Amino acid sequence: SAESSETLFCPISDTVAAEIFKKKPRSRHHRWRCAEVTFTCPEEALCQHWVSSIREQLAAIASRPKHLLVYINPYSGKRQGKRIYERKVAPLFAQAGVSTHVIVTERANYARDQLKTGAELQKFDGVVCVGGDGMFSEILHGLIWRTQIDGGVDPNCPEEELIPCTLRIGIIPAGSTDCICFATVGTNDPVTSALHIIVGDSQPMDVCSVHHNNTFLQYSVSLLGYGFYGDVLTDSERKRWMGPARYDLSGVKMFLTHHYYEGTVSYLPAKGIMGTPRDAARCRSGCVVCQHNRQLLPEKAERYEVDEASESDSEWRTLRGKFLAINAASMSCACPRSPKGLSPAAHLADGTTDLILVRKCSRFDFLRHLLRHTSKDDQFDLAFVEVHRVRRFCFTPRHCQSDSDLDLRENGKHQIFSQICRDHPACGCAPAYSSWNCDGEILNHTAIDVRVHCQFIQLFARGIEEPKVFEELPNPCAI
Ligand SMILES: CCCCCCCCCCCCC/C=C/[C@@H](O)[C@H](COP(=O)(O)O)NC(=O)CCCCC
Ligand SMILES: Nc1ncnc2c1ncn2[C@@H]1O[C@H](COP(=O)(O)OP(=O)(O)O)[C@@H](O)[C@H]1O
Ligand SMILES: [Ca+2]
Repeated sequence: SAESSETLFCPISDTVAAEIFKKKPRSRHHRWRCAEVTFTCPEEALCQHWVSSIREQLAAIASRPKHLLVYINPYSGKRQGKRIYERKVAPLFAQAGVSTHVIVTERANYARDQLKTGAELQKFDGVVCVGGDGMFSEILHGLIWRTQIDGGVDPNCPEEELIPCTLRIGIIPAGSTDCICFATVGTNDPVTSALHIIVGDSQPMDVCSVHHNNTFLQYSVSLLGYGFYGDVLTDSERKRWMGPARYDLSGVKMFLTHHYYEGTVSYLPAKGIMGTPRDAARCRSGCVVCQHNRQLLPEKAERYEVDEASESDSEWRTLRGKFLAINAASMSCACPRSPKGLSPAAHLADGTTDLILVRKCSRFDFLRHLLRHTSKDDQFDLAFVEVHRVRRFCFTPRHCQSDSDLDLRENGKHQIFSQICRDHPACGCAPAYSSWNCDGEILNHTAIDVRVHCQFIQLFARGIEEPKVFEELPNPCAI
């Protein structure tokens, strides 16, 4: 009988592809591509038997998603989200037998609100967002909120032990910064992310809860930034029409205005853990630091008591001063603008955040610090910069010590004067307040209490893989 053949598709990284096809690996690491492998056999019946067996084996892998809920933000980044999904991602999902329910968002917070209340989540194995960090944040908030309400937990109480989300989140990058995707996959490439979703990868991730006076404000997984990054975000929101370039323009503008802010930072250092923010080692796929530090945390009830105990033991430390930037990086915050990130040695899932304090310094020195984010030099090795690995921290701006100051500020006067000062830096009057940039969203309070929840959510990712040397490559048939 005639030979029969069937083509199967399998995701492979550039490095493995290079080994199979004896090509040089491409310089853009961490990208995955589909490869076609054609098997031939003498009988059609045998061929069909092989195909159905392989399909059955794949279907039996419980970690692979079968039904996904997909939200597309059509206005993310360069407004290409819909196109990217339809052209690059949907065909891969179809080929891999993953069924999808696709929703294009109609307004900001459309996805978040649907997930909070409306969406029937039981039938899905995960939720995918197509967009930037803001779109991811919507999905995160919708899912966490829904899980807490269903489980009878009050998200407004900062001391409450939250219930972790079980649905995994996938990110198809189509945004302006794509930091969360870049720092968990190593690249912001839609095809690579789609393939990580298809093979059912899982990467745990820490989540910070942000409260103000016992009222829940927001969750954060990447950057919480006050001062420079808060001001860049506030200024860039008015330039959304420019797309991702808005951040470059606002970045230069805010660097030139050189505003500093007074306030008090208190933090609870992460004690007894493996790793420091100045390590040369990086958080990589299967990170032992994340696994080790997770095991240090006692289980639910005890953990709560330990936190209480360490607070009463006065392990909190307090710093006052004038700061150009206060950043909490719960992950490296690597992105195409800064491939090593704000805190290169931060970990995705170790239950800590790196608190970076940049004190008032000259413009020249601040520029040195910023430029080091884009080179091999250590951005923390400067006299006006300090970094601490913490489990929890609070910030109070100087003029916000009393309730009456707070009311005045939040009633709008502060917002108006701050805005005038920002728009007319020549007036010489430094604004008293910045805003917090919380994963790309502006918080409407400045006095905040932040707590890290270790490995609170799971992404369809596997962390950044170290490039392998060819001798160590696995047999491609075993991938
Ligand atoms: C003069 C040279 C300056 C070089 C500085 C480079 C430092 C860049 C570090 C960027 C860290 C970004 C952390 C991620 C933030 C995002 O969540 C947020 C929203 O993203 P998206 O929703 O996709 O729009 N992006 C930003 O806040 C932009 C920060 C840009 C700062 C220049
Ligand atoms: N249909 C929509 N119209 C307007 N804004 C939206 C819509 N869907 C989501 N958003 C909001 O757009 C903002 C930016 O989204 P994001 O995906 O992060 O893009 P970018 O990376 O370009 O900032 C987020 O705050 C999100 O809530
Ligand atoms: Ca962390």
